[in-house]
Amino acid sequence: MTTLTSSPAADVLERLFADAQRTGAAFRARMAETGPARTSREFFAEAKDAHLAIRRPTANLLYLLARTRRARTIAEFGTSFGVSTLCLAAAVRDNGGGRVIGTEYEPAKAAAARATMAEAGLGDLVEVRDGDALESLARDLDDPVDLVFLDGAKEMYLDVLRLLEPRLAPEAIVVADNASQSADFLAHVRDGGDYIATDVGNDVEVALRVSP
Ligand SMILES: C[S@@+](CC[C@H](N)C(=O)[O-])C[C@H]1O[C@@H](n2cnc3c(N)ncnc32)[C@H](O)[C@@H]1O
Repeated sequence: MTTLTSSPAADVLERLFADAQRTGAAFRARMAETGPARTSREFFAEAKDAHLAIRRPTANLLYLLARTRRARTIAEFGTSFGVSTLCLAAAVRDNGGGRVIGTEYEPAKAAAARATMAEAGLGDLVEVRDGDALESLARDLDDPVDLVFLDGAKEMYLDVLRLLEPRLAPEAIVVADNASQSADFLAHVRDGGDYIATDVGNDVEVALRVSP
């Protein structure tokens, strides 16, 4: 058994996926009435009650990549209510411990994610930082980062990765959801020579940092 597939984390994850489906449907119905948001900041403000969570295959992918990499320190851009955070923290638990640093600029989501991680038995491993990730990830990253997960505002993926690059451990893994929405990030990891990267399906890009 793993932390991801046993109680309490597995039960909490099931509930989060059910909540994500319900809140996603309500959000899409509201957006159909009001029209698309103009900026991503407006979009995420409108989505303050919606999980916008990763899919199940991506949840499993995050867990297995973090396990395979034996990740101890993970930085996450875009925590929401914590589906991805839970999967990453479960992997860190099964790797022997460490820290998952989440980031979320909707304060109610950040607070809910903290409570959920505690309920899942993972609260001791997770720190969810309030505010803009470009500020909250610019400080207090003492240990090298083994894995980065990008799932916040798509136009910021490259800026967040560049911010973290000086802190990356050798052979760090970078995972990006909805990667096709971030052309400059894709060009950086595919063509820059510092990563080996590939699309693994479901619009998820996985990159291995190969430069020192
Ligand atoms: C797609 S959702 C994340 C879903 C989450 N990874 C999961 O699996 O449940 C994106 C989240 O990123 C947050 N976000 C977007 N841009 C951000 C930023 N610049 N700094 C911090 N949080 C941000 C949004 O408020 C939103 O909750």
